[in-house]
Amino acid sequence: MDRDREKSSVQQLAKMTRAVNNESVQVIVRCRPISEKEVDADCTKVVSVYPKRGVIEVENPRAKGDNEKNKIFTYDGVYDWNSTQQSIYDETVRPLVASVLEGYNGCVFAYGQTGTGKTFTMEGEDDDDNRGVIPRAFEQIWSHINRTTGVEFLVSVRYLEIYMEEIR
Ligand SMILES: Nc1ncnc2c1ncn2[C@@H]1O[C@H](COP(=O)(O)OP(=O)(O)OP(=O)(O)O)[C@@H](O)[C@H]1O
Repeated sequence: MDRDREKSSVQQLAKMTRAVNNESVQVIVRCRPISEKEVDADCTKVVSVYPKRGVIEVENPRAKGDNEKNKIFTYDGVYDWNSTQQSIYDETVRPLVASVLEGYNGCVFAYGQTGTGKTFTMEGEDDDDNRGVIPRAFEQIWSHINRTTGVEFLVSVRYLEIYMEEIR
């Protein structure tokens, strides 16, 4: 892709993010597959994910009547256990990084109980398909910088973990 086309596609992505969603904070839910350990312990799936509606339905195991029906929660986006690292990146993070490259602030924050897939989503695995948000964001940022002339960029990196209310 030549530089002008690349620049206009970055600008388009940044505009898209602001046009499609005027909210400054988006909450996206990703449900991971049930693990072998959970299968061995006879655990079953208790969440249904409806990506098109942006809704998840959580079973109420103690439901006795209509008043205790399953709970429905709506988010800016929901991803089920078949979702790929690439679709999550392209649909939720790439536009944000494009905005950052246009001079806006952006933050991706993974939140969840232990073992829910934060590291998998953010770091991912070594193979190409399973690379997570962080290496994909680096790639997007560096490829933009490499293609841009006449602009000086300053990139700094810090890596923090909040664990038991302490920052490490
Ligand atoms: N979407 C997914 N597809 C396949 N496996 C996944 C997915 N999400 C998580 N896993 C697997 O589930 C396990 C737990 O995930 P992970 O280590 O990312 O959780 P975590 O939220 O970072 O946990 P902790 O808070 O304890 O560090 C890992 O073995 C990971 O590979």
